[in-house]
Amino acid sequence: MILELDGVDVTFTSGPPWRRKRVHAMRGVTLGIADGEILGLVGESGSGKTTTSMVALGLRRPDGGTALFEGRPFPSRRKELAGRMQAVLQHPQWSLNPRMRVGQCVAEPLVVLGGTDKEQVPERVLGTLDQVGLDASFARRYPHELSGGQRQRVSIARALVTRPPFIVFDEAVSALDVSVQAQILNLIKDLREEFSFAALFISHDIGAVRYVADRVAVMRGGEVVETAESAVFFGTPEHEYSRRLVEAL
Ligand SMILES: Nc1ncnc2c1ncn2[C@@H]1O[C@H](COP(=O)(O)OP(=O)(O)OP(=O)(O)O)[C@@H](O)[C@H]1O
Repeated sequence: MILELDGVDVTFTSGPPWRRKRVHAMRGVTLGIADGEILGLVGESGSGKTTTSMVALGLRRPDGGTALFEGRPFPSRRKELAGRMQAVLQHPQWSLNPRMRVGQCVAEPLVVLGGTDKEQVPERVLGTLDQVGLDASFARRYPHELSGGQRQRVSIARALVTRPPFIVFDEAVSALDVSVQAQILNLIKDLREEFSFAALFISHDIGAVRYVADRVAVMRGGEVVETAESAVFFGTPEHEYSRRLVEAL
């Protein structure tokens, strides 16, 4: 297992001090992702998907339960995870520095990680751009000079460049046009074949999840209400709520 969440609770408090509100964003969430597996996580807005991704990335410590990455608790210094996990977010501009050329954006995680010969970095960057369907000329361009789909390809290249065994895709295709969504989903599938990374693929779009995920987990009100192999889930979902999701598809 690359990621194991066991009974994870996360609680947020919000509102002014005289009207504090506690929100249980995750309640007893138990999920596992095997090496090379894509787990799709679906659920309506506010069901706890993004909080789950934060825990999976080690950006938020559970208030209860345990979270293990590669069989070990998350290190207190996230830097120790450098190169081992990456995230692709809904809006590529969240992870792409507008003042950096595409080549630098993609090179950055590799440089931070260290261990790659300086002379080899450009070759690795161009190779990774090629793997996401962008030719070498893109390396010199700035993120704002690209289309939404191209920008998302750059984010994927940046996520992939250190060859991480685990990638979180959080609503990675949600902001794209439908035709571009299909291209990016195909790209994710192809890259997984090639590099066999494991992934947590979060989307409120159950059609997208059906297309890429090996297994599906459904969240509702901070809880996982069903987990099943995709083939089983999309054939005969067990939970009433899941059934409604699949019927809506
Ligand atoms: N930093 C925070 N402070 C207070 N409450 C929060 C915080 N982050 C999330 N929440 C609350 O936790 C619950 C779960 O939120 P989360 O963002 O994980 O859901 P989600 O399924 O990702 O929703 P969406 O698809 O809209 O992003 C929501 O009720 C949300 O309002």
